Amino acid sequence: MNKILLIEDSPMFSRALSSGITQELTTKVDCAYTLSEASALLAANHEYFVILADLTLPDATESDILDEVLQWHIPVIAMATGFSEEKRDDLLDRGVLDYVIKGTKTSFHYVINLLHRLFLNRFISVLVVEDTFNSMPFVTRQLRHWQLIVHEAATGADALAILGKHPEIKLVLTDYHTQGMNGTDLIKSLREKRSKEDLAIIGISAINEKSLAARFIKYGANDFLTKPFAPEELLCRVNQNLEQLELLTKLREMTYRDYLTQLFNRRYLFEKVEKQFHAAKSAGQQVTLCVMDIDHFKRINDAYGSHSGDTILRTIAALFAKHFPDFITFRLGGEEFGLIAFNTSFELTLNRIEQFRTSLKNTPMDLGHPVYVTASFGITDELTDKLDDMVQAADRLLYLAKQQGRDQVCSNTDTD
Ligand SMILES: Nc1nc2c(ncn2[C@@H]2O[C@H](COP(=O)(O)OP(=O)(O)OP(=O)(O)O)[C@@H](O)[C@H]2O)c(=O)[nH]1
Repeated sequence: MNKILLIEDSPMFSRALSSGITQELTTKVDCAYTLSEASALLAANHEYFVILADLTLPDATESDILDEVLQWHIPVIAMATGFSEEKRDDLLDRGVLDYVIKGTKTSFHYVINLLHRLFLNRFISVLVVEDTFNSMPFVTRQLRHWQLIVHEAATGADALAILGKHPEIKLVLTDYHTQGMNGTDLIKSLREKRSKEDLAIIGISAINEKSLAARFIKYGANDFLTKPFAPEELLCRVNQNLEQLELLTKLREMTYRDYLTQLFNRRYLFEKVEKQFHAAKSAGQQVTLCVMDIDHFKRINDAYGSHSGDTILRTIAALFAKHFPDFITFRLGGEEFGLIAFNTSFELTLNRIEQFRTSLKNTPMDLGHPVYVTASFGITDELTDKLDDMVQAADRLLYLAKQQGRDQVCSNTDTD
């Protein structure tokens, strides 16, 4: 269900657009140059996710094109050569998802962004809290049309219950006039549970409720809309809010990743894994922590330069993560890495570390010519009060491995 049907009679535009879509969205595009080709493809394949339809084709009128593509109940994006209010109204009334004015410099990017948004929307849940004036079916219909997963609540209490049951909901649209609880009270209750960075809320007010928009924002809404609004305005606001949340999630993820290797960093270890560590301890689970340090890394930097040193750090990080996909792998800093394994036998983990040590020393690092490196390891399963104490214990064992000649694993069972 990821394929796109592109109906466009200009081979040049068709080629440029389909290759742009394939590159940006890694999805397949079927190209039709006439309406009859498009009809044949549609009849043979009902799995299209979206249809991009040029409204000027050699073998059909605009109306015929729309009749044909809209009958399949697949979202349609129309590509028109010019814009007029009547045309826009007609296209939206007939059920076209959106329209793009062809030939402008930005139209190409607009289509790609639109498709990207539609792809993502299929996995995003939103909640619409229905107002007493019944304008929400329009909102719900539009959002579903835009491929979002839409939940509906009739009252404020319903909304809270649905949110409790569906923590994956990312956006709430609420009118002020909800039954049993007004919109601002609902927002207040929602904010006690979910932050602005985690759940976007758009309040909807009527044109004669001038101060309400400001109150919505004060109570914790991210945005507001004033009725009546055009479908485009609704969708722009929804998209903008979802994009902001996605950006924040990305930023948050970045703060937990090491910039060079993309492994988790120290901050992730002590903010996120620490909690898992205490939970595992309380549940009586086995916890194994291992630190690894590349041997004589300074010599590598000195011999080949720090750029090559970085390449080796990235390569080793990738090998390490690939070898232990079931464990949490991280970079502690410099040339020191680590892993933590929950609920796994210590002996098995130890064996896998030994295997990794051997495989690493036999793997050529590609610096234009092969370079071989070794690493030393400290591993412990002795539980401590804090995670940091366990890291330090593993570090002491690592130091021992270095002292004993490097390229080896020292475990707490060796010193028992
Ligand atoms: N290229 C590169 N080098 C780094 C990075 N972080 C730390 N280093 C270098 O890693 C080297 C670590 O050197 P040492 O602490 O003396 O350890 P070593 O040479 O690996 O020796 P042993 O650990 O005793 O085997 C230093 O030269 C640091 O500059 C990095 O992000 N990139």
